[in-house]
Order: sequence, then structure tokens, then C-alpha cells
Amino acid sequence: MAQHDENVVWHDHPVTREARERQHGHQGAVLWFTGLSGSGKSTVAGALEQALHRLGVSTYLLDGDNVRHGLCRDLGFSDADRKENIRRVGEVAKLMVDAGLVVLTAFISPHRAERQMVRDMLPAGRFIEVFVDTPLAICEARDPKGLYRKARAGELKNFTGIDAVYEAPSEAEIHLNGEQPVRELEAEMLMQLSARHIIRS
Ligand SMILES: Nc1ncnc2c1ncn2[C@@H]1O[C@H](COP(=O)(O)OS(=O)(=O)O)[C@@H](OP(=O)(O)O)[C@H]1O
Ligand SMILES: Nc1ncnc2c1ncn2[C@@H]1O[C@H](COP(=O)(O)OP(=O)(O)O)[C@@H](O)[C@H]1O
Repeated sequence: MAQHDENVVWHDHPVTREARERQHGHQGAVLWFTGLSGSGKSTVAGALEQALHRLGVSTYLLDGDNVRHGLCRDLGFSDADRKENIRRVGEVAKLMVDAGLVVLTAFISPHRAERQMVRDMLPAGRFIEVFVDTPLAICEARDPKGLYRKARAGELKNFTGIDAVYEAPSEAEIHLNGEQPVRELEAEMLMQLSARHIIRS
């Protein structure tokens, strides 16, 4: 891939992130949901976004399945493609945090190195890793899209948790037990966000 051109120079703009955050009435941050397919990332992030929206928080939800229909439609599930997927999403999330939004992302993001790469892109404290910790057996029993069944039958290769790795976070800021009811997980997230002064209590 082409590296950036040394003749391309960064511009600082007069309206800063701090000014935009004051206008929104809250900080910008990324809530980076990670977990196996079927762990509940989209469900919990979706419920939380609705709750935040009702509270007047400016949000945006970036979801793996949706992003792969557009921004990342050229990417598959090799390690290199997953890395590029997460890099692009990280850059988009970074811009949205600069715009003062609370960004929720729901990507498997199976590799520690890529999650660290996104953490390193963002200002300190603005990347909040949320591990949706649901055992593989539960995800496989849920199997809402029938993908585990296909992976077990050998019809789908490189499927996370079956024949592709998932590196669980060891120091996620927030560790959710994905077997708890969605309402409880949503309440826990709201509590954590107010404790971290992302939203007002
Ligand atoms: N091989 C393979 N492995 C894992 N997942 C697969 C695969 N093929 C398709 N899918 C579907 O794609 C969704 C995961 O996309 P992501 O962009 O989140 O993946 S990654 O972060 O780049 O690893 C994932 O969605 P979720 O179930 O919502 O996680 C699957 O529906
Ligand atoms: N906490 C939960 N308890 C029970 N079922 C859940 C929970 N979270 C999600 N589900 C269900 O599990 C399935 C997978 O959830 P989803 O949010 O699509 O996972 P992911 O985005 O991680 O692939 C869906 O059918 C959803 O309704």
C-alpha cells in the first residue's frame, strides 16, 4: 500500500475537538466492542446507543456487517484483510471522536495487535475496550446467521473461534459477561460511562 506523501502537510483547524465537545456537552470517545461472532456485540452496542441517544448524547454505531457492505466491501477474512478492516474503522472512529461523538464499534477484531493499533491512534483515555465475553459454545448455540454450522461443515473457512484465532483481551477497560440479559449489560455500560465522566451521571 502507498505510504503518505512527504509533500502532503497536516493542517490544524480553528475549531478544535475541545470546542466541539463543549457544544455536544460531553467528551468524544470510542467504545470498542470486541468478541466472538454471536457474542452480542451488535445487540449490546445497539441497545446502549439507543439509551445514550435518549440521554441526548451524540453517538454513531459502526458495525462490522454494515461496514463490510461499503467502506470495507473489498475485504475478506484473511489476517491481512481483517487488519486492514480494523485500520480503516480505527481511522474513521478517530475522525468521529475528533468530531466529539461517542462512537460505538462492533467488530470481532480478533487480534490484540490491531486493537492496540487503534488504541494508539486515539488520545489517551478515549479508547475504551469492551470485551463481550461469551463462551464459544453459547455463541455457537445462538448461531443467528447459521455461520457456525457452515464453518463446522467446512463450507466457511477462516471462521473466528473455529479455524481462525480469537485473542481475548487481558486488560479491557470493561469486561461484560455476555450471558447476562441485555438490559443488565446496558445498565452496566451506562454506569461505567458515567464513572469515566464520558456522560453525566
Ligand atoms: N470467516 C469469518 N469469520 C468471522 N466472521 C465472519 C466470517 N465470514 C463472515 N463473517 C461475518 O462477518 C462478521 C465479522 O466481521 P468483522 O468485520 O467484525 O470481522 S473482523 O473484525 O475483521 O475479524 C461476522 O459478524 P458478527 O457475527 O456480527 O460478529 C459474521 O457475520
Ligand atoms: N445478552 C444476551 N443474552 C441472550 N441473547 C443475546 C444476548 N446478546 C445477544 N443475544 C442474541 O445473540 C445473537 C447474536 O447477537 P449479536 O449481537 O448479533 O452478536 P455479534 O454482533 O457479536 O455477532 C442474536 O440472536 C441476539 O439476539
